[in-house]
Amino acid sequence: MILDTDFVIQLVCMGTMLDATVDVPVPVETSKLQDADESFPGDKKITVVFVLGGPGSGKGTQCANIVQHFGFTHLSAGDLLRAEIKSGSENGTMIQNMIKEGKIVPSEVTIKLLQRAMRESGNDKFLIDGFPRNEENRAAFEEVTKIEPEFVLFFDCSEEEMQQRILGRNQGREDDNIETIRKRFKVFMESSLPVIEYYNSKGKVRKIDAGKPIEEVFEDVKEIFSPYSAQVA
Ligand SMILES: Nc1ncnc2c1ncn2[C@@H]1O[C@H](COP(=O)(O)OP(=O)(O)OP(=O)(O)O)[C@@H](O)[C@H]1O
Ligand SMILES: Nc1ccn([C@H]2C[C@H](O)[C@@H](COP(=O)(O)O)O2)c(=O)n1
Repeated sequence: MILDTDFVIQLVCMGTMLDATVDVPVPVETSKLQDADESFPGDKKITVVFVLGGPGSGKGTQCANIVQHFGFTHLSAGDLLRAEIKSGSENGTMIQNMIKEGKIVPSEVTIKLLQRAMRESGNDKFLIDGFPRNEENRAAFEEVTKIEPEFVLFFDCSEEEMQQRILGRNQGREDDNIETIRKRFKVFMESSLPVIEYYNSKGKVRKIDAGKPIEEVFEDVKEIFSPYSAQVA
């Protein structure tokens, strides 16, 4: 078994509470995204850390801390997709419907948004938060960018705690309701966990106990990022 036993048991328990959903292919309009630099990063050497964990596990909160201390640029796939909806993109309605259903947007859309954001940032160190969310995301990103993550920062948190945090966060997100939260938990278990297991089998997962208070979680995060301290300008 790749992941530790109590974590797997916790996830199995989550699975018994949730309904099945069926994914169907979604048409994608790519013309609005063609200004993205599809060749990024090309020959440029960049460092990528994938930040994964269930909805509400505290990924965004800790990424903000890492940015301040270690000079990374934080790119949240969810934030980029929400910005794409707001921008009036041709893909906006499709993205909005998928987010409302807790489903994962086709990789080509998300990867182009990530490539564009990376290029525009001018930085060479990135925290990519909430991506790759499934095997399709992972394989497509690797294929298109040829980037292998330095490591995967995995925020491990109980469903009960994550649900409480999401319902308390009050950011007006359309997917922060109990029905969509349950769908997001199910997608995390079925689609995102296998990605974490994949990277775990390559020795790339750094697991954090995310159920602790914010400051304590960051103490653990800092230890993992300490090799990058010297690189801060
Ligand atoms: N360790 C913690 N203890 C208590 N509350 C926390 C902790 N970390 C984050 N929170 C709070 O929980 C809520 C969710 O955190 P955050 O938005 O960082 O999670 P996330 O993993 O990025 O969520 P999502 O994947 O849904 O975007 C926020 O209101 C945040 O302030
Ligand atoms: N790689 C991704 C990341 C996010 N999404 C969609 C589906 C998620 O439920 C939603 C919100 O993401 P979050 O802000 O919670 O990370 O965005 C996706 O389709 N693909």
